[in-house]
Amino acid sequence: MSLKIAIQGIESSFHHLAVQQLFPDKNIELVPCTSFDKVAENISCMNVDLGVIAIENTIAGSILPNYQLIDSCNLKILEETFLTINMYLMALNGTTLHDIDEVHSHPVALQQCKQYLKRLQPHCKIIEGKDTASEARRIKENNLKGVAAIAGKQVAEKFGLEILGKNIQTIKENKTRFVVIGRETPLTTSKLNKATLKFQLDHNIGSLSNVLQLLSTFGINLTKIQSFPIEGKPWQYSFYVDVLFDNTTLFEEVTILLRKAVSQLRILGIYKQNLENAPSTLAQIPSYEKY
Ligand SMILES: O=C(O)C(=O)C[C@]1(C(=O)O)C=C[C@@H](O)C=C1
Repeated sequence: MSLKIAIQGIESSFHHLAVQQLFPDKNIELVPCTSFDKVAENISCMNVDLGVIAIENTIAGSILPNYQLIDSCNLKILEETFLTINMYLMALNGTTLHDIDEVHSHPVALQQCKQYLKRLQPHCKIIEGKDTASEARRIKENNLKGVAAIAGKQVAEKFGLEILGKNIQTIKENKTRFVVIGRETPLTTSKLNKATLKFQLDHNIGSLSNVLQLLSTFGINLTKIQSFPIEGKPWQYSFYVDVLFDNTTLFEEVTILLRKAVSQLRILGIYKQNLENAPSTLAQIPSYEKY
């Protein structure tokens, strides 16, 4: 039986590569979507088994609306993976850099190549489009002369486009963290040691520091903290945090105490930390698994 997985974008986009990296041995039926909202919608109405969405990138930072999407659609993070992202500039065969007057790509992909793109401006227009692969496909299908796309190497191979620039992302070690999202946490035998939590805090002195103190007292390592404005409550924020723990009982105890210290605590997912292909700096953070 195949596993139906929704992604934003089409075949050969980076989301597709992330699915292949996450499920190398599974028979996958890919469900391409035009937006992250559509991915979540497909999961909620049971059209697909799972979704895979980008959540942060080394250069572009967090894709904050995706945290909010997981929360508002009541979905759970089930797994994470890091994908190496190398960007290429591509166009129809026979095109040179001098012929290009438009570059199209996914907004996050364009952001990752900002420095390279500066060299092509002002004569070249930079245009935000759909996913990387769709933009490249459009050039091929419509025989668009003078138009280039930024995408992965696999996209140039798939659509028979010529590569005009290699590894054009600003920072060479460029990685995107993707998460698998679903309706509920599956039963798993592997040791779960990471969680993503969301909560709100009042504007009281020390409210955030109390939370951080609590986590540290219980030996829980905070690997990420992100704030996001609360809709309808101007200048008030929700906090999204990633934590690592080695003892599930202690983690459960700390969540009980957290519930008293914060409002609207939600556990967006408890999963296994995935250090395979993680950015080198992240791999240096002590992992409880090593002990
Ligand atoms: O357009 C694609 O190929 C995507 O998979 C999208 C996306 C993103 O959403 O961040 C995925 C990974 C890269 O960081 C750039 C773009």
